[in-house]
Amino acid sequence: MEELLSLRRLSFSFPQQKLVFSDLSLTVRQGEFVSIIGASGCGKSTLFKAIAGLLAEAQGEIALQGSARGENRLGQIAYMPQQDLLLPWRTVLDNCLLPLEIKGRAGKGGAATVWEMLERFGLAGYELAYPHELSGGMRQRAAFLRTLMTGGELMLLDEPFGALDAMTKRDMHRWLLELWGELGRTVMFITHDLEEAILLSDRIFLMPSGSVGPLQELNVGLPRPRRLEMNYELGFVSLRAELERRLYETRTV
Ligand SMILES: Nc1ncnc2c1ncn2[C@@H]1O[C@H](COP(=O)(O)OP(=O)(O)OP(=O)(O)O)[C@@H](O)[C@H]1O
Repeated sequence: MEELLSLRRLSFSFPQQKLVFSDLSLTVRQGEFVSIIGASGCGKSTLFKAIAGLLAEAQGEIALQGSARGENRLGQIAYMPQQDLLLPWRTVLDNCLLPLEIKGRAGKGGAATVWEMLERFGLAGYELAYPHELSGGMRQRAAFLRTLMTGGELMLLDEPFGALDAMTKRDMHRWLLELWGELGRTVMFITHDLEEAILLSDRIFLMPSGSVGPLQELNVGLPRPRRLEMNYELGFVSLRAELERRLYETRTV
């Protein structure tokens, strides 16, 4: 598989603050699903902002499709931040149309595309509803569709299911696994949920805490298509134990 994103020795600190992370290197291949896990505050969201091109001061190299120019990344990467940030005064349809509006492509064709996609996202009948009328899972699907509409091969999803109850989260996993198979996009995904990371990912990167140490990589290697029931299987359980062990080690360094 072709390399889509490459980070080389990436470091970042906020002005007059200690390092958030240092010397991080990784590559993500086209079409991969990669998760980032790590202790709270270790810099996962900051890493995503740097990759999206929002932190110009980051040191090191971030190359997308071989190009290391930051301005090339802005607008080429679809970034879904931790809060869904749906605009409360816009309908679901208009929220999801926003990225096309910004690009001047929200005409009749654009609205028809989004309308059609809303059905695939389980939001048929809610096109003209406002965000406060949706359940948590529906809001996340709407925010996800809006992110998708920004285009770009790489999607950065920052803990999209963190606030959902266990059952809704399972539904979202089933839905995302199916959708990801169809879309063929490359996804980077932040989560605190180890089972979620294993179920969805090809590889998992574990960020060090306290800004020291390298990224650790775990190859998931479970067959695809994945099924929710896999989390009872031995291979899955051993991966979970291994991940927990490594997470514990990085936290006690
Ligand atoms: N705008 C900012 N200015 C200064 N420090 C910041 C800013 N944003 C985040 N930080 C600090 O940078 C560190 C990393 O924050 P970040 O949100 O990236 O962590 P995280 O791993 O995503 O955390 P969580 O898992 O809790 O979401 C934290 O110590 C945080 O307090």
